[in-house]
Amino acid sequence: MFLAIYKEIWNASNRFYNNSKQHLLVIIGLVCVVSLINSLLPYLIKLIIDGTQHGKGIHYIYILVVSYCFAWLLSQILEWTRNFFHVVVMSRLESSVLITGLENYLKIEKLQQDKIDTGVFNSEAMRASSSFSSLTLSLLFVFLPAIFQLFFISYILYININAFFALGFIGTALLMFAISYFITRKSKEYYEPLYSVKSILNSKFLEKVNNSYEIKANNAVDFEVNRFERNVKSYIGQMSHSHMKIASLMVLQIILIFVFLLTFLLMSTKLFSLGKITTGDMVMISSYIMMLTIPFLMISQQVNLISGQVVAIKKFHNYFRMKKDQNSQQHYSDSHLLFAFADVVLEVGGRVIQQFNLKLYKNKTYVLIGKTGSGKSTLINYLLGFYKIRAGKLFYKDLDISQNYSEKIFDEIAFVGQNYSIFTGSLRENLVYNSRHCYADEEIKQLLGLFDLQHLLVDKNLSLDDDINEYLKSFSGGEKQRLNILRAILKKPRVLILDEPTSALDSKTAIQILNYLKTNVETLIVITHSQECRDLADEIINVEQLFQSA
Ligand SMILES: Nc1ncnc2c1ncn2[C@@H]1O[C@H](COP(=O)(O)OP(=O)(O)OP(=O)(O)O)[C@@H](O)[C@H]1O
Repeated sequence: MFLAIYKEIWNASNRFYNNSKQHLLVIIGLVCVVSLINSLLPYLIKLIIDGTQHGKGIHYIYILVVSYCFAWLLSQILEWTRNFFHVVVMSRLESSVLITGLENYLKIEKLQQDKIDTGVFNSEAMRASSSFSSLTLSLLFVFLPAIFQLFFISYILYININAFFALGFIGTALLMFAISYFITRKSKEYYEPLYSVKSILNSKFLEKVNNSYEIKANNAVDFEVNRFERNVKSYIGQMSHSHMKIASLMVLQIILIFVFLLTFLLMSTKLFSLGKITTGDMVMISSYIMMLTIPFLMISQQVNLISGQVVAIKKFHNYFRMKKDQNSQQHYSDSHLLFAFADVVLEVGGRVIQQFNLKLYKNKTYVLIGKTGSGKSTLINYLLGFYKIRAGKLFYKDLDISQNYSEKIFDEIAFVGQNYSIFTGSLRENLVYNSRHCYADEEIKQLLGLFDLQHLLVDKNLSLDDDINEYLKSFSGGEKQRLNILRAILKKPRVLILDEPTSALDSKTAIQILNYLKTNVETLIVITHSQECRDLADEIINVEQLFQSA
């Protein structure tokens, strides 16, 4: 089950990680060679000790000593090469999962997206991306070397001591693995509540930061800090409870490793006292046990972390299961009719509307009115393909977009919603945003003047390409609104859909901008409560009445 989830995320994120397979193969190769050399080192020591005791020639000892030193040097160099690849793969894996998560989130249907707490999503995505890379790398850098080393060591023990001893060594080690596995399963249940409470804390924190202005204006700093303190207390409580249980499991695991260490050291001492093994063998076995104790300890730590990582990845995967926009790339032919709802069944705020019919033609200015909550924005969401009709047909020109919206429609439609977004970067990047058109500086500056935005650059002595990040928060509501309209204009749309475009503008600026839009854009569909807008309409549509009569 988890394997399928892991595979799905791996495949999805691999699009953003070139040469991932080659990198993994290099790591596996390095891990294998380093494990082999590390297993050989105690064996060389044994040969040196036994060589000195059995009076072998000094040349033989010299060769062994030099071999030992070179083997050590090689293992250290390869280990550092392996560590370098660790960092390379870790950063790439982490970032490719993060990009996949972002892409997935942006493609989730709007109705589902509206239900996601962005603070929780943010912390879950961050945690999952680092968990995904930690999990993959712990398999490669902790479990794989332990398995290779165990294999090489057992083989050396088999040829030097006997099969029984080697099998006992492997058997005990495998038993340790099995116990680790059961401990992982047990510790998983302690991680779930831990992550939920952490995500909620993150979400609350972001909520306060994002609403700092309103909090100040309501003189609610102490009030909010106290509320946050209560959230923190429940977080600390959960942390202590979960980690106490996890720590007990860790201690249990360490005791098991201790038993392994003690048993095999006592056994080899006994064999030595019976004269069945040499001094060299004794030193070699002790080194092997010490050598494996560290990976075992690491495994036991990793095993406990793995359950947390699995939980984090599973939580993140839930977002991949959410319904995505199914957009096509279908073309349409030009026609006088733009949008047509034909006997449509659709939903407005939980209310089902039957037999809804509406036709919108090009070269016209439509103004949508209706009391608040009557469904104006909802209607636009159907036009933009964010919501899907339940039955009937919806067309854009001659293209049926009832279920599959075509991304080609965005080539000629632009939309400005009620939430105005300003992105980090320069003013040019904010204006010529995902646009197929190029503009000379003069052209943009002229439009900035027309939209009364030139002061954003002039007052601060900025160029079009300077970063505006530090000024973003100080933009007025009207400035943000005009900037968003201008951004849409620079896409040179044939149809411009606007949701309350003049809500933050004085009437003179509103009229100036609306006149510009009417002259420069073929078709306007505008939701508004303002009189200036209504005066420009070729047709006023009362959405409230429209839905009632359907
Ligand atoms: N994502 C959503 N999930 C559930 N209900 C929603 C969602 N979005 C809007 N609604 C509900 O649908 C109804 C119509 O909302 P809509 O935003 O379309 O109204 P509106 O006419 O544009 O209002 P306003 O003039 O206040 O912007 C409202 O009752 C609203 O609560």
